[in-house]
Amino acid sequence: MSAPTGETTLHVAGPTPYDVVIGHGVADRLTGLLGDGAARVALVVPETLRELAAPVREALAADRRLTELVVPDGEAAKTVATAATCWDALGEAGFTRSDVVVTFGGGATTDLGGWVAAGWLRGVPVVHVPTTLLAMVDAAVGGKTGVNTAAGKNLVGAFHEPAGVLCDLSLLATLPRADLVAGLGEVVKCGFIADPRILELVESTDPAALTADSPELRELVERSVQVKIDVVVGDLRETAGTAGEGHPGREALNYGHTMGHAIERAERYGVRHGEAVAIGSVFVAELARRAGVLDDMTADRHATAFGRVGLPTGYAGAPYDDLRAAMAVDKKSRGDQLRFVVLHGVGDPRVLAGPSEEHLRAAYDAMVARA
Ligand SMILES: NC(=O)c1ccc[n+]([C@@H]2O[C@H](COP(=O)([O-])OP(=O)(O)OC[C@H]3O[C@@H](n4cnc5c(N)ncnc54)[C@H](O)[C@@H]3O)[C@@H](O)[C@H]2O)c1
Ligand SMILES: O=C(O)C(=O)C[C@@H](O)[C@H](O)[C@H](O)COP(=O)(O)O
Ligand SMILES: [Zn+2]
Repeated sequence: MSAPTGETTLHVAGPTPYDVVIGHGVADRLTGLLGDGAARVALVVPETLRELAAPVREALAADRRLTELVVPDGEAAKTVATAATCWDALGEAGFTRSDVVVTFGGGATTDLGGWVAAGWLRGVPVVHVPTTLLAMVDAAVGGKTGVNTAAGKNLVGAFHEPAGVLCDLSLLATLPRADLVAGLGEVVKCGFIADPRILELVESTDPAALTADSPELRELVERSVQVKIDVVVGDLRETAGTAGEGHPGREALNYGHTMGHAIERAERYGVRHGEAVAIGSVFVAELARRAGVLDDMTADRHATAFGRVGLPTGYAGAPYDDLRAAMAVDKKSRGDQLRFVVLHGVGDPRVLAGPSEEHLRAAYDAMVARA
């Protein structure tokens, strides 16, 4: 970790190691990450962020042939059709394996751009420049990429680790408050699954003080990225999770996502991912309480911590049966059995396989009552 100034480099070990650089102005480091062999670079950027990306575009175009892949804003970009359009453009540009994809945007952009890079020529390097809090602390790190299908969230994709991640905190200055707050959903999640200090910080800091230039936000970013790194390094391809005893491996990062993704789909992605994760985490804490594995105080702490930063903790928009059906296609499911990440305590994530319908319904009812 570091003082609030200067830059912090967190290393991600593994078969394709890379660094996550955190600080102010670190996007300037981008060209240094591209390698000498890259004659071409493709910049994946949503239309709405083109102006913000101007310095990055200029730097990339100075020494390389730049193809700009302008994609729809937010979740609308995460489609097979958008990816196909990007691949057509890479084909026209004659993009080779020594060339590099750069993403500039929130988690939707890094997910899409990462998958475009994973698919092109079966894998070309990608460097992420996340511009939202959520993408900095979560989406840009760890190599999960993908898009949505009609059946649900992130159902098509690949694991493709980036060659580097530049978290330039200055970029957060223009991020709408609601999107910054949504990013705190994944931050608080990291607190519950692995780092109690994150919860203490969130509980003791005035949420209004969590701004782009605040040392408190920076500490939350660094701690959350470290949680993500520690988990993915231990289980890069999400294969370690079992039911019952033991750590669920990478599935721990999916805490709150089973219900969260179902809500996103039911709302046609009109709810922010981080908001849905907050609701889903409160839901699954209730489920764990009902299942007898989580104490009351820790279960209740969920609504308090997520609510404190301004995140929703309840939801009453879709009937139980719709959400139950959407949860069935979650990647953690095995056959007809739902599997949830639950806590047995703060920092103690486990798998709960095949919870009773009675407990699921009761947790759903509590979620509706909280809305
Ligand atoms: N791959 C992973 O491990 C992973 C992890 C977490 C989330 N995700 C995915 O990330 C997505 C959510 O990411 P998100 O919350 O960043 O949403 P997002 O990418 O939709 O961005 C949210 C909004 O913020 C705007 N924006 C982005 N940066 C800005 C800036 N600096 N200034 C002004 N506006 C800015 C965008 O234009 C967009 O409208 C979801 O699709 C989720 O599934 C992936
Ligand atoms: O990196 C992971 O692993 C995660 O689960 C992080 C999540 O926050 C993220 O939303 C991820 O995209 C969810 O993955 P999915 O496999 O459930 O679609
Ligand atoms: Zn998430």
